[in-house]
This record gives sequence, C-alpha cells and structure tokens, in this order.
Amino acid sequence: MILKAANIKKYYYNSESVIKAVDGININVEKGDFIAVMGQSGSGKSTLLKCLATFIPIDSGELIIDGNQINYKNRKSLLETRRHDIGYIFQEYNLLEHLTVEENMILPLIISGNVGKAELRDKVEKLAGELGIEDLLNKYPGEISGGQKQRCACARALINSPQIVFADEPTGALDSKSSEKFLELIYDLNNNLGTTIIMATHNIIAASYTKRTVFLKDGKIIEQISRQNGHSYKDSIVQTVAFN
Ligand SMILES: Nc1ncnc2c1ncn2[C@@H]1O[C@H](COP(=O)(O)OP(=O)(O)OP(=O)(O)O)[C@@H](O)[C@H]1O
Repeated sequence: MILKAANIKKYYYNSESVIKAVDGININVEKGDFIAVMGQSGSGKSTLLKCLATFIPIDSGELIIDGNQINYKNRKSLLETRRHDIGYIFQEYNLLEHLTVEENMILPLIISGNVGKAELRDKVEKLAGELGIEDLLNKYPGEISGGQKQRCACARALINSPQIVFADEPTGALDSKSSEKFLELIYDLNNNLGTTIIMATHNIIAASYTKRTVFLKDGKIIEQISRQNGHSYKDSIVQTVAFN
C-alpha cells in the first residue's frame, strides 16, 4: 500500500460555525491505483487532496505515505516525503510565467538538489518524449495553449518520479478536446507506467477514465465504486451522481 489515511479530519473554524471539510475519511491506496474523488462543490474534494498530499496538516487521524507516518513536526521528513513521494497538478497549471517550459519542469529537481546536469537532461528528454512536449521546451507558458500548459504541469509533477500524483480538477480550465487529450495522457501514465493517481473532479467523463471513484458529501465518503468487468463503470458513476 502506498498511502493509507485512517479517520482523518480537517475542520475550519470561523466565528459562527465549524466547517467539517474532511470528516473522518478512511482511504487505502495501492500502487498503480487511479482514483477519482467526486462530489458537489464544497463537499471537501480539494481539502482531502491537499491533506493526503501533506500540504494541509490534518487535525486528527493517521496518514501513512510509502510506509512513513506523517508527522508535521518533523519538518525534514515531511519535506523528504513531499519531494520524493508527491507530485501535484493544479487546475490553473501554476507554471511560472518567466521560466521556460523546461525550466518549469526541472524546478522540483533544482529545489531538491543533488541532480547532475546529465541526469537532468536525460530526465527532461525522456519525460518530454512521453508527454509529447519536446517541441515546447524552450517556449514560455504565455506562448502555449491551455492543454499544452497542463501537459507541462504534468511533466513538472512527474519529474521527481513521485510515488503518487495528485490532480485537482486538472481538466477544469480546458476545452473538451484538450480535456480528452489530457485524460488520455494520464490514463496512459497509469496504465502503461503504473503511476498512482488521485484526481478530484466534477466531471463524469474524467472519472470514467479511472479505476475507482470515491464520492464525498460534507467531508465524508458516501459511496465508492470500482471498474468491474461486464458492468458499465461510467453508467454507475452517472447513477451515483444523479442519486446524490
Ligand atoms: N482555507 C479555508 N478556510 C475556511 N474554509 C475553507 C477553506 N478551504 C475550504 N473551506 C471550506 O471547506 C469546505 C470544503 O471545501 P473544498 O474546497 O475542499 O471543497 P471542494 O469539494 O473541493 O469544492 P469545489 O468543487 O468548489 O472546489 C467548503 O465549505 C469550503 O468553503
């Protein structure tokens, strides 16, 4: 198992109320899983992803990534986990505009240090080839399309060869054609390379690319369905969304 969350909670407090954004979630993620997290706006998808990726500390519960129990007080070990185990793709790409695609891509490696020039070049060439962005490496984000930007963001998330890639509404800002292309890309990453992916999405089509879908409501998991032979996974997702 690459990630285990046991009864994790994350509440937000304001002067009048408590928002139970993540409210006692249990989830086990195996290597090679591809999971969609669905739910209405405000159901807790983004908060859950950020908690699982260690970006937001949980209030209670247990989070184990690649065999390490996450302890927010142990800064060094937390940074190691983030650097080596976690890749994150955002809806709005989060590319730095004044850096080229290649520079954006290698940023995580530069930050983690200890990577020689030759290794850097090898990694960039291999990944750019896999993601079909070889021709974009010297361009700036302002010179490429939304779909191309998301491919670059994906490359940046993968450059450290992380154990798990989180994607928060990765197709939310893309038109339907670019969205389909991007989903095919991450489907192939999971299917061919065994990359573990956890993706928050509103989109039934996006969820239908995954192996299982977890449905959230008010910070709790209310339903989970898996792709099974002989049964339409997409229809099950549609029915579950309609029912809830
Ligand atoms: N930093 C924050 N401070 C206070 N409340 C927050 C914060 N972040 C999220 N929330 C609240 O927590 C709840 C869950 O939010 P979250 O963004 O995780 O949901 P979501 O399912 O991802 O929504 P969306 O689909 O609209 O992005 C919402 O009620 C939201 O208003």
